Amino acid sequence: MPQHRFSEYTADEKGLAATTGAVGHGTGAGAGSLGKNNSNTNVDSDAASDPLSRIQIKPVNDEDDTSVMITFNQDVSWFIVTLTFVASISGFMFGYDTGYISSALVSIGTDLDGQELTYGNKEFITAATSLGALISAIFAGTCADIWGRKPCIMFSNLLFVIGAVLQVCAHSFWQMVAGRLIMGFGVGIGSLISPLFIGEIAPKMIRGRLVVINSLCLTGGQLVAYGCGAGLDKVHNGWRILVGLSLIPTVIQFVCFCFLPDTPRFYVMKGQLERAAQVLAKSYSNAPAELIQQKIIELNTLNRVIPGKNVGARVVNTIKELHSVPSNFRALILACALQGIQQFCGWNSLLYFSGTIFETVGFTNSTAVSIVVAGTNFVFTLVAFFAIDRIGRRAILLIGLPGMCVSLVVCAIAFHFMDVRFEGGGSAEIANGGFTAWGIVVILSIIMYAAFYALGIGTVPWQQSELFPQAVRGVGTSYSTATNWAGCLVIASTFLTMLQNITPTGTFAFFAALSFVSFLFIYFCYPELSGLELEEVQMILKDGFNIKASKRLAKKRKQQANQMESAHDGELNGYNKSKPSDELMEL
Ligand SMILES: O[C@H]1[C@H](O)[C@@H](O)[C@H](O)[C@@H](O)[C@H]1O
Repeated sequence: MPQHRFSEYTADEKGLAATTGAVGHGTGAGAGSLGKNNSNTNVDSDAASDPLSRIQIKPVNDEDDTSVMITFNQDVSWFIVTLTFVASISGFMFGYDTGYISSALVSIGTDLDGQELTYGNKEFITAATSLGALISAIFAGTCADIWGRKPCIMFSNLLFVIGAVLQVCAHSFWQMVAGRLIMGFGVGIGSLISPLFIGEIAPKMIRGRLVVINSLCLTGGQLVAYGCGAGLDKVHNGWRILVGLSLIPTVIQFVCFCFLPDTPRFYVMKGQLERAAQVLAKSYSNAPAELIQQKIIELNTLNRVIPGKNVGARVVNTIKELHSVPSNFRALILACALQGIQQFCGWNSLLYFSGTIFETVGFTNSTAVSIVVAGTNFVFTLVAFFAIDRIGRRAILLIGLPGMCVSLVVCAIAFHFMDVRFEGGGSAEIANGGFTAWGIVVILSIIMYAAFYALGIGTVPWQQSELFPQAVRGVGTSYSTATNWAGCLVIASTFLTMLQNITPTGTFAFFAALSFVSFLFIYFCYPELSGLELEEVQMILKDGFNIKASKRLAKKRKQQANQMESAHDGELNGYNKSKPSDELMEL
């Protein structure tokens, strides 16, 4: 890791406040083209004629010994919003494609090979997408570093189209499985790259929220799939329409990306600094060109190019660096653990089998209740959207996990009193049959569980890309996304067996225990990263998980942002424009 000595300056023109890092030994490629404006020299000289004339640079000893990066203090631009929403279509595809299958399986009837699907067939069709996603997630990060984020998303669009067409035309079981598998390849790529893409273009103070837009599209996609599934339930060949509908968003995303760029950080990685500057300038339209150049220099200086004679050697070295550099390895532990926790707390089993569970506890309209559960997931992802940057990632995890634990314990107790037994083939036997008060407790506790899940662990793990430095971000997020899909496969394929063998009470108690252990893990190991620049996260993970330091720094960055904002408001109101924050005046 290069050591950085940072300094900072304030720019009070045009509503901009900035702090810049006069960074140490960078090895980034291509600094030359923009490199003339070295961050320390350019700004101090020609003070009178420069639009950034009041910028001053002096070393600052950040009390946390962490970096202070250039920050663009302006409202999020339409360009960034557009990029975010277009990338989030991948999230929608992820949600829709994993969501529609439960309704489709019910209405397929004898449409494949002229016979009813067996229980095993259904499991196979469902699992094919998760398997495909697992396989492609392993490679997607590396591909994104080699060819770019945008080309990979566009490639996933092609896979979605091929997969959907194969399914729509399927008359045999194996064609359906092939379609689901290929679609799964697309889902895996999209699930990794979309949050990574958004994380790289987002301004730091709202990065959490912009990445959550992808999660909102995901849970929204699941909800839409459930809704459409219920609507097309009785329609002849309705399941083909259900699959066919998935073509619309993917085509829209492909067309939009024909006109949109990749992320500035990717261009910097490839040494295309002019291109990176253009994208940054579009993203921060109020920022003077000088400041954009400063930021590019900063990113470029921090951009470590991993050595290697060819692509293969570089990939191997990247993997080595991911494991051997302590801050990278800590990032890897956190990213994989969060994704593992997300899956092993059992949510997807509940989502996929909620219909079966609700029928078991006596609800005749189980589809409607499933829609309520998926709806709760969506609504509380929206709550996470508002909380993730303000309250912070760590805080919402520490609220969500105990809430899940309590809900699951209540659910386990309710099942105990219902005395439900699940038999082979997904059917159930209830000793105290019929619809009982305990049935209502089960449903309410599952809805509560969904709310706490969506608020924290359903959403935060997808912030994974912020944990890794640029050089290992692709490979690191591949590991964690693959962990997610592997966990999804394991849990979804063992859930019914668990219900049969250790009873529903045992199953839910098991998930409750995992939620509790996960809470402890988050409490001791997961630092607060809201408001930090992507490049600052490594300083936090440098010599430990540094929870206290991370909380202090996140708080400080929020205060700085608020002060910048009020300085900017003052400017708009004609008051003393740019009273810099105390820290910024520390010159
Ligand atoms: O974050 C998402 C979301 O919580 C979905 O509801 C779930 O199905 C996915 O597995 C998960 O990754």
